[in-house]
Amino acid sequence: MTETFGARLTRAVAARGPLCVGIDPHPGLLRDWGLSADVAGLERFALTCVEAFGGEVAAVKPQSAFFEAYGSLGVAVLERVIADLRAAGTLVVLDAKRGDIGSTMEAYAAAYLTEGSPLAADAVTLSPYLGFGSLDPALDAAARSGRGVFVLALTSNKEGADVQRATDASGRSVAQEIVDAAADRNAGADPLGDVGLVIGATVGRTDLDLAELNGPILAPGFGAQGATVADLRAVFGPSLPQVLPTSSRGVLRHGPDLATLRNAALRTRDDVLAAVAAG
Ligand SMILES: O=C(O)c1cc(=O)[nH]c(=O)n1[C@@H]1O[C@H](COP(=O)(O)O)[C@@H](O)[C@H]1O
Repeated sequence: MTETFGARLTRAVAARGPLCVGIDPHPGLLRDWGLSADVAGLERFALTCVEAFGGEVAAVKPQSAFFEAYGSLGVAVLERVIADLRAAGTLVVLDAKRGDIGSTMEAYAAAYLTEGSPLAADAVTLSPYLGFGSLDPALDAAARSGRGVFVLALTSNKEGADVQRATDASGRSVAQEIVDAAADRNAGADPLGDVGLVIGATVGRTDLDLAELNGPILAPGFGAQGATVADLRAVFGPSLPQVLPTSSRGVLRHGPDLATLRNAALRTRDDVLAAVAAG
């Protein structure tokens, strides 16, 4: 039987610590690394990241937008990044934030969550704002193939709160509805379900009840957006062991030297480990 994503992630974090490093090839970062802001620069940047982080950290999150910006050649680089990281034994969370009507979600599921697709990662980020149920085809495909999803709940940007913290007549927030829907999907999974959430490390008090989630929490906003290890403890409290903080620019700015880049990732990982241990 295929090992579940929840089990694979738990194993990866136990072996390599709780950190996901983002590959976000901003044109400005390419220039800082002495590279041209074109497909050749993108490829050099991305493959340096693969070499620095592959087999070193639990997970890596390529941001699809920065590859799509270069058209089909950029997407080809993304395909190679996914394949090489997976071959190195590092989990790939593809950041694509997809969300659409169910029949179209089938096609996204075929692209990102189905064995044999050139863009199939270990997990993909999804947006639930066409209704959590519209994501079912992706959640089902993930479960079938030992993959996972991370569904946006409380995002790290300040504009997210208007929508995500809005409440219904009973006082339950939109974000809590998403938490509860993910918890239903994860019920009974051991050690952890495959339906993760995205909750920014920058959000302050979440006002969320995460006790029944039984799934991983991807926490962006750590590093360049200002969140610190102290924020991780304050925001997530007892749920901290389920949290996978993710940092892109905070690590990437240490390139292009391979050893310096890798060490920046490992230092960040060690800081998070210390926070979890102290929690
Ligand atoms: O899903 C995400 O990863 C995500 C959700 C969120 O709430 N906030 C957020 O910043 N992200 C992504 O996480 C990355 C953050 O990058 P840095 O700010 O450079 O660490 C970007 O790729 C964002 O698109």
